[in-house]
Amino acid sequence: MAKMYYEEDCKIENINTKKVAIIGYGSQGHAHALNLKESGVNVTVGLYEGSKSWAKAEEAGLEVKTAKDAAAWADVIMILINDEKQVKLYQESIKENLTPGKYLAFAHGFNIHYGQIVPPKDVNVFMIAPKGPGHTVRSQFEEGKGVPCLVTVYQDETGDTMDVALAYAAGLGGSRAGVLETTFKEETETDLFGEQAVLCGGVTELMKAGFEVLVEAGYDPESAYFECVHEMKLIVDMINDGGLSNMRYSISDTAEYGDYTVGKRIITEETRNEMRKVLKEIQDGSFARNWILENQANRPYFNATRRIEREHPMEIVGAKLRKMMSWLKK
Ligand SMILES: NC(=O)C1=CN([C@@H]2O[C@H](COP(=O)(O)OP(=O)(O)OC[C@H]3O[C@@H](n4cnc5c(N)ncnc54)[C@H](OP(=O)(O)O)[C@@H]3O)[C@@H](O)[C@H]2O)C=CC1
Ligand SMILES: CC[C@](O)(C(C)=O)C(=O)O
Ligand SMILES: [Mg+2]
Ligand SMILES: [Mg+2]
Repeated sequence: MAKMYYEEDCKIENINTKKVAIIGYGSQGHAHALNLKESGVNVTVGLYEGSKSWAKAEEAGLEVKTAKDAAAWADVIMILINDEKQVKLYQESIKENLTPGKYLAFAHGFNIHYGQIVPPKDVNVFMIAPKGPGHTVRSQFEEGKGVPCLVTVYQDETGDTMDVALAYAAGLGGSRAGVLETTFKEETETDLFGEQAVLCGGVTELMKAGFEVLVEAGYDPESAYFECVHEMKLIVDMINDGGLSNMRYSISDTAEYGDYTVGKRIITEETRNEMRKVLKEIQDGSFARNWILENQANRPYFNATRRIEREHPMEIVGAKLRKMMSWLKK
């Protein structure tokens, strides 16, 4: 069983005497900067001249500098810009400011694990990886709760890197939920696998397939959307609260019988074999290489697919229906 840390193990004093630069102010960056600041940590956001995030961070009451100036100022430098942009940022703005004993931190292990960023040996390196979207990291914190995080130390020059990492998790709110010890390898490979095969790639294709089958059989797109997309959250919330048994307690016995008899016909041995191939491509670096090359070519596949996916009929009908759901946040 991996080691878990809770509030009593995560002492904010180990970070609130340090200066923390949060580089990037997107999904994760805004949550880290605001949560840490509200936890009493001395935070500055690092961005680039012309960044659209700059004004947002200032409006939220945060100090903002260029990434280079923030890295020079800070003791702890948390890199929260897009994974594919981190190498250039590191080379141009971070590396020269990594004096011995500073702490370089990540929320995802991609660039360390695949050897794209190689920090000097006399610098501390750790990861705090929230297991949830940045906007949830922020909203849970505001509600007095937290999103569970993974923690790991890659280099420990000063001997206190785990204490600083756990203190960071306390400031972020992660220790309210629990912090699980991992490695850069495990976090990177399981995170990529989870988002590709299950959480993002798996779920979106499952929803689209269900929606398309119902619509091609002549059912209303609106009914298809409710059945295959809208109800997903309600079902997943019950699983989150109390596991599969909790969800199955709440659904009808008819649904539960269908769950047991049909689910295995949808996720077959062929699907599992494909998942095994996907995992292998993550482990052997093929996925990382393809993603790095896709970016070097200015993302032709990514951009075209993003456009095509936005035009999918399920997205069109979903947008129309969500406007009618007064209880949804705008
Ligand atoms: N999204 C999530 O919930 C999760 C993300 N992670 C990890 O967190 C990290 C950040 O991802 P995410 O929050 O999604 O990123 P986003 O795409 O949401 O935000 C990126 C931010 O970085 C800024 N930025 C881009 N280039 C530079 C640069 N050269 N110098 C300074 N700032 C720059 C952007 O500014 P502008 O918009 O103005 O260009 C923006 O504020 C990644 O490592 C990711 O894997 C981990 C767990 C979950
Ligand atoms: C599931 C996607 C994720 O891994 C996340 C929110 O945890 C990401 O990279 O955004
Ligand atoms: Mg993730
Ligand atoms: Mg991820």
